[in-house]
Amino acid sequence: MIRIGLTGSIGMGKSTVLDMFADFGAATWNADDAVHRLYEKGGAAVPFIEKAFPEVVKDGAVDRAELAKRVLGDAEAVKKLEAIVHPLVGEDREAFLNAAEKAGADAAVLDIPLLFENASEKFFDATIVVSAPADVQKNRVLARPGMSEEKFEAILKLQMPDAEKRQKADYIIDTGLTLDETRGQVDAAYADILRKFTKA
Ligand SMILES: CC(C)(COP(=O)(O)OP(=O)(O)OC[C@H]1O[C@@H](n2cnc3c(N)ncnc32)[C@H](O)[C@@H]1O)[C@@H](O)C(=O)NCCC(=O)NCCS
Ligand SMILES: Nc1ncnc2c1ncn2[C@@H]1O[C@H](COP(=O)(O)OP(=O)(O)OP(=O)(O)O)[C@@H](O)[C@H]1O
Repeated sequence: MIRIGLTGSIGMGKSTVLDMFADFGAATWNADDAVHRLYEKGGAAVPFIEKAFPEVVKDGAVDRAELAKRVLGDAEAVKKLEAIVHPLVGEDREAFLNAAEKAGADAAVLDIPLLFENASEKFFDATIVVSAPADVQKNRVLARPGMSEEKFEAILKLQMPDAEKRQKADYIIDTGLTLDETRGQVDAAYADILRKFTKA
């Protein structure tokens, strides 16, 4: 099974492009969605988060807005949170890969926001970054409910700059275009990867 790592900064279009890969037949997994599942009632992260940040757990689930308020802008708190969450996300990712392999998928695309920050590119046959102009990114993110300029800036600070990600990736998908144009680029990149890595 070919492993493709998809990344990009906040609001650049990772989830949207991941869905396009799914439409083209790839098995797909999204790290942010895995985090959100871990925070739901009964989720594996809840007891650990409750111990570290008791005020952010309500009715047995992590309140993400409260957690964001508590940790963003506080480097130590972010480190503590990541130390809890990342190993659990890793387990979820491995379970996905095993299931996709078992199901006979030709390729798996994994949406990993911190792929280059955590030097994970070695686990993938190919890496892709989604990228759009900074003003497009900012407008998209600020249009989301519960988002503020401060929260956007605090998250951006935790991420490698877009220009650096573009240099590291094997493929760049432009998401500052129409959805159809972006879909065309996804189609082309996927065909190229399948051609390069499918064993004869
Ligand atoms: C900070 C939290 C509470 C904000 O939750 P919220 O629902 O408001 O936003 P969401 O999860 O959709 O994330 C918004 C954007 O921030 C990015 N982001 C989130 N955490 C981080 C981080 N630690 N470093 C860099 N970027 C991050 C996401 O990839 C996404 O682009 C939440 O993202 C979280 O618990 N993060 C820690 C876990 C983590 O490291 N996730 C990143 C990928 S595994
Ligand atoms: N050409 C395009 N490609 C991708 N997304 C686009 C495009 N045009 C408009 N959009 C919109 O931009 C938004 C991108 O959001 P999306 O959730 O996919 O980004 P993300 O990188 O996954 O965000 P986050 O980092 O917060 O998880 C969506 O609302 C999408 O519809």
